[in-house]
Amino acid sequence: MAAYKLVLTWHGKSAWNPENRFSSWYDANLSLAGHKEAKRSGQALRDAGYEFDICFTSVQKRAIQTLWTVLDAIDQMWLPVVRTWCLNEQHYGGLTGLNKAETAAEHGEAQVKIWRRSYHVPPPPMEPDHPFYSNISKDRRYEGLTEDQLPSWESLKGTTARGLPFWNEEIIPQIKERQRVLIVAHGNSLRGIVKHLEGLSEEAIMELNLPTGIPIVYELDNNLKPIKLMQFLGNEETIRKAMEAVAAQGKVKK
Ligand SMILES: O=C(O)[C@@H](COP(=O)(O)O)OP(=O)(O)O
Repeated sequence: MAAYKLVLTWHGKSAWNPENRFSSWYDANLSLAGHKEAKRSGQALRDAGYEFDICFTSVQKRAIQTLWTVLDAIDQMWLPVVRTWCLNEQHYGGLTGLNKAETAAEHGEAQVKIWRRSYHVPPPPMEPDHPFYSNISKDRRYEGLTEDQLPSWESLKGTTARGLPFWNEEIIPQIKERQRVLIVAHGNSLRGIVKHLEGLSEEAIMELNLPTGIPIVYELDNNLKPIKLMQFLGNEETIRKAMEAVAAQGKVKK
């Protein structure tokens, strides 16, 4: 018997996905296709009768816009929402804004997979002359962060190092209070949570691509350990295609 249920959702495709760019901390909008994915997520949750008590998201609008759309579809727009930079996407440093397929052509698909999916290996740093340095690092929403907190690049380990304290201090107490939690965030901030929840090895997390815009349901025991594998709310074929599309972003275009 599950003691708790938790729903995670990766936002729908952003405006930078069709251009296949590393979005990272750049605040790309949700695209029309992403909006449709978000609506589909919300409808799947509505059809399955989901109700929530509190929502968590990042301070990036592709996640926030997805959350709004999901909440609208389930008619629960009144719910409290906590936005935090701790759930932001992995900071891809110097890769931010680059085309993933072109980066694979230049550095090799294996290297791009390491940058995108490894736990320890960070991307190259974002230097002050990077075209998006000021856009990101000088953004008012990050004013309150200390120099140590504000990244210029990070590995998944770094992403998890900010996500996990937030998980432990802010999200777990809500779950334990029997608040039904919905988290809408990003591919890698969610992979960090999944790694922690499932106790995945560094090799296993390297192979994990989540689907965009599909609710992921965890049933947890009293110790917050999953009692079974993550369940996706959606059509199997759509989910498979969504995961493959994410993995294919880092391949050289033929
Ligand atoms: O930064 C990005 O490009 C994507 C994830 O990219 P990959 O790790 O899948 O390359 O972030 P998101 O769309 O989740 O905010």
